[in-house]
Amino acid sequence: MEGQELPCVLIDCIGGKHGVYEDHAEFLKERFCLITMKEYLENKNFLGKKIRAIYMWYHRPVINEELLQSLPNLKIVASSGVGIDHLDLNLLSSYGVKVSNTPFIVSTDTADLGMALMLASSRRLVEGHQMAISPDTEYFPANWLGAEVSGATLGIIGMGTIGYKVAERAKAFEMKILYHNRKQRNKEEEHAVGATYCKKIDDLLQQADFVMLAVNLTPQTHKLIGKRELQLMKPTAILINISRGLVVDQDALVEALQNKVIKAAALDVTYPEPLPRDHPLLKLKNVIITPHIGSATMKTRHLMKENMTESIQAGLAGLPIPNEVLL
Ligand SMILES: O=CC(=O)O
Repeated sequence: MEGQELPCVLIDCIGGKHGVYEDHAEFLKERFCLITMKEYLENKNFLGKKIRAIYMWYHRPVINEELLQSLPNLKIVASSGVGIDHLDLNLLSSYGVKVSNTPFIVSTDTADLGMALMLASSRRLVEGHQMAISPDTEYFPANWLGAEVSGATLGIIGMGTIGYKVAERAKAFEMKILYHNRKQRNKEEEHAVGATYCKKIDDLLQQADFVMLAVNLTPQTHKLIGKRELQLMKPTAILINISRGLVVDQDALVEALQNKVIKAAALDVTYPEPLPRDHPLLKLKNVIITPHIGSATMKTRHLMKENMTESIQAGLAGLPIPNEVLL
């Protein structure tokens, strides 16, 4: 690349709570001329014309029509992670901008986290930890028991790449696996993990001891789990959400947890994120919340950065884009 001008790529910022990690920025700077949002805003007319790609790290920078109008040479948005519900694909396509994401890289970690949440909530890990470190409480009250995961029934809603990896892990726990997919049934995968397909989501909800949500957020899955669905679940069942907060009607969930319609919930995702500090979900003992950390491991984030770089380079060279998101 010596002597050649590096292509300009817009990022939100470097470091801080939401920025591109500093070591990632070093890697990117060897390949691109990075322009932060702050720099771009200070010199919109000049830099706007230079920017050819956006490296969108966890939904930042926010892309709207105003931004697109000011970037006439934008070719590609490389978005981290699998979910693309933060992007308006029609709008981007109307500006001739391609989009990529990093779907396969995140699936193993996200499935691992789903299992961790299932085990933590069933065996009451957070409560147990608090009990163990508290000087005041009885160490192990006689009625303090959890529920078994091994041998229980797991219902996976959304058997995509992540859902399937959850099923593989659940098989090792000798769980009975049910799954529901809105569109397609995959008999080969089903057979490999010994899962049973439930055409009706209601059948899965009624039978499962654990319901794991692994769907994409789309208009069809928006508040897929509401009051009616929660009421169909067993009073002993636990809901685990590793997809998007908005797949669940959160008010209905709070009510169900308060009234013991279901036993517990373990959520890696909520809306908004983070929840306001006075939100009722934060006050319930039968809830575990993690801060949207499905793919938050060193290895995955490193691979994500490499994958996004490859997509940008391919997009700018007019080559097939790895993990292009098609309309
Ligand atoms: O939420 C994380 C992702 O979309 O990968």
